Amino acid sequence: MAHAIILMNLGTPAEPTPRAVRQFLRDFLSDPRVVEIPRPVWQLILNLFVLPLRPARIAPAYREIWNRGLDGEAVTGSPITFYTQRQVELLQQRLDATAEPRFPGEGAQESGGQNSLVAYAMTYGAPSLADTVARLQKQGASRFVVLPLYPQYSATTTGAIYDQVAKIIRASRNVPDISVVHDYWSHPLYIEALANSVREHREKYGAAEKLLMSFHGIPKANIRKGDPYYQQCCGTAERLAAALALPRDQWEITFQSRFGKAEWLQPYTDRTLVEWGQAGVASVDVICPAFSADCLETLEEIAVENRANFIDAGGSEYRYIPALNAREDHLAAIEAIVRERMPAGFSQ
Ligand SMILES: C=CC1=C(C)c2cc3[nH]c(cc4nc(cc5[nH]c(cc1n2)c(C)c5CCC(=O)O)C(CCC(=O)O)=C4C)c(C)c3C=C
Ligand SMILES: [Fe+2]
Ligand SMILES: [Fe+2]
Repeated sequence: MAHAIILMNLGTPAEPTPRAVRQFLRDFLSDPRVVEIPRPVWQLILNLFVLPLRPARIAPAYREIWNRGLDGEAVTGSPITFYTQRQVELLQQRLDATAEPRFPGEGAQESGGQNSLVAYAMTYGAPSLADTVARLQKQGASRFVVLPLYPQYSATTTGAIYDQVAKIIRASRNVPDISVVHDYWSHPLYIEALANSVREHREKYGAAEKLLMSFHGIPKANIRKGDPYYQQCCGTAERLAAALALPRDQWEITFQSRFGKAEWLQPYTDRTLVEWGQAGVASVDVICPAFSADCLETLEEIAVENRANFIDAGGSEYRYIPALNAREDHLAAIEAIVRERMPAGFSQ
């Protein structure tokens, strides 16, 4: 066993309770990569306002999505963890299927051949990257590919993962061989998987008047300071529209999940949907290309809250296109991205 692949996502509370949400938010929102307000000021705001108030407000939303998938799909626990675990299982199967057996006629598993180990870790909450790397090392892994499941790089997400890798490296005498995927927004198989998901959705339900591509937002100031996220989101949207041959007036890019008082990337998803409903747009399909797994921000904020924004403003048909989750074409993209990081001639 030599190579290990670690799929990473943001994380989620251990339970949909205010206590567990508080614990998760403390970990997440204390990271200086996520909130760049000077530490003493932010610690005061976090401890006086955010952590005492937000968990009670957000826990019911987590309860709504817990154990629930779209279209009656059997999901257990928090959807982001459920789908990440499915991605691990399916990637493991794909890599095992092509692992080279040690002796002719033997499967890689039976022969103890050089097949890769796939695991996942969460930036916040459990399992942590440090624990996952230590566990895989005990199992014999010496080379690691870390794939942050964020197609578009942002310092707030992928940057935070690089920090955690750096911390592991600093604490090691024999530094592990770790490769981190920076971004994959322009990978043709990722764009193809997104386009397939839109096409299949349209075959099932018909095409809406507009396709709204809603990305998780970040503060606008981060872009001015050099974060390439906005550019990569726009690039993703343009490539997806081109793959679908959509005329420019049939799609729009927006940003969701605003947090705090600062200005975030615009146009905002919620405002756009209200404006469209008021302007007489009757039907909308919404896709969230920055989310590789369905989670609170898609299943609640997009599929429930923003549906209400659009319908209450006068719209009539609103359909959310699920994240790529455990789709075969998504796993094909993930496999290709990971393989590009595995040295040629190295048996997995
Ligand atoms: C405080 C600022 C935040 C930044 C910057 C931010 C960037 C960012 N986040 C994601 C992906 C996800 N975020 C999720 C939840 C979530 N995000 C924030 C705040 C920021 N995100 C909060 C406070 C929360 C928790 C919920 C809430 O209290 O509103 C999730 C879902 C996790 C789950 O449990 O389902 C994801 C995924 C990206 C991609 C991103 C920047 C590009
Ligand atoms: Fe977020
Ligand atoms: Fe949200």
